[in-house]
Order: sequence, then C-alpha cells, then structure tokens
Amino acid sequence: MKQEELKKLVGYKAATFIENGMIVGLGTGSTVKYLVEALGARVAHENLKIIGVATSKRTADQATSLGIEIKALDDVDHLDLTIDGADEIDEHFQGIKGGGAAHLWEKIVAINSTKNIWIVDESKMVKTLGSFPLPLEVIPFGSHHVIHKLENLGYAPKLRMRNNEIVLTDSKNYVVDLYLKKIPNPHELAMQLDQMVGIVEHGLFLDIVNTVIIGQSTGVKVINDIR
Ligand SMILES: O=C(CO)[C@H](O)[C@H](O)COP(=O)(O)O
Repeated sequence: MKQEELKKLVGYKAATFIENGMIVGLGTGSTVKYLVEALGARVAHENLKIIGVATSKRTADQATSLGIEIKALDDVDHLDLTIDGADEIDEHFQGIKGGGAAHLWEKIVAINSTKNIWIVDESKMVKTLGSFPLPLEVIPFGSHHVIHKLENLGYAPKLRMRNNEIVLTDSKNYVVDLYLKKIPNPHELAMQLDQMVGIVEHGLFLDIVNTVIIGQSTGVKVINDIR
C-alpha cells in the first residue's frame, strides 16, 4: 500500500473512536485531513453530535466546511479525546511533532485532553528519535540570538523557509528545525529547551500519547493503554 493509502486507513479508523457527545481535539496534517474527512461524513450521515477543537486554522477551516462544529479551546471546559498525527514515534512511544508548524497549539490541546491518539503510517515508527528535524516555535524578537545559541550547542538549527519566505505559525512565530540526527535522551533535551528564553515550545511530545494507530501494509495496528 502507498503511504497516502495508509494515512487514509488510519485517519478513517481513528474516526470510529469518536463517540456521540464528545469534545474532540483535532490535530493537523495530511493524516489528520483524512480523520476530519471521515468525521465530517459521520456528522452528516450518522447524526453524530460532537464539538471539535482545532489545533490549526487549516484544520478548523476543513472541519467547518464539512459541517463539524468547532469551538475555541477556551470555550470548552474539557476535551475527551484528541487525535493527531506525528512525525516520529520511538519504541517508548515518545514523539516528535511540528512538521506542519502546528506543534504549539497541538501540545496545548493535547495536554488538556483526557486521552490522546496518534495516527501514523508505519514509516513514522523509529527506534530512536532524531532523524526527523526537531521543530521549535520561536518568538521572532531576538530569534537570531536564539539560533546562535543553538548553533553553539551543536544542534544544527535552521530557520524554516518556504518559497524564500520565513514560515510563520498560526501564532505568527518562527519555526527553527534542529538537525540533530539522534536524540538519545529526549527528556533531558526537552528540559534544556524548556529553559531557553525565546523558544515558546519544542516538538518533543513526551509521555502524552495513550493509543497509537499505525497503518501498515498488512493492515491497521492499534496499540492501546500506552500510559
Ligand atoms: O505535527 C504535526 C503538525 O505540526 C503533524 O501532526 C505531523 O507533522 C504529521 O503530519 P502528517 O500527517 O502530514 O505526516
């Protein structure tokens, strides 16, 4: 099966985890796009009543266009479940997110959610994190100094650009990707990055996910009760 088909498979599978009455965090990315598509179909044809909280403007726009009610995070008092994609997941189910520049909102939604499900194709499962560049959301003010400090630490930072323009997040911040190759101790790195002024949030999602749905060429694998 092609990667795109695996993304669709897990997106559609994840939509079946959503129950009537739930308040659901909706992630961002090309895999989540299929989840939202499937959820829109359930809302339209099964009279499913849910409220979605989107982790990006892109997801909010897609969900709204399909008739899914979207509320701002501060307009709900809890989230039952959040479903999101990931860029890498290691053997301890720690993850890297932010390939789509949405990890700040994604993390805020995730940590306010009772349960978190990640949906990935099998290429995202790795032994050790770090092949995927680690995204940081960085405040524009003083960002060159932050990048310089990261260079001095040997973290190979690169300001994310697209079509010769600096990429801006939904909060109008920059994204700096760290080309680390390997992250042997994600908790240690997360603590260090948490303490650096100017970095709003990093893409290490540690001890967050409860269920991972993996699209494999042999079918869908669901790993439950991770934590
Ligand atoms: O973290 C994310 C966006 O910030 C995405 O969830 C992650 O990049 C995976 O995206 P895709 O499903 O397109 O591979």
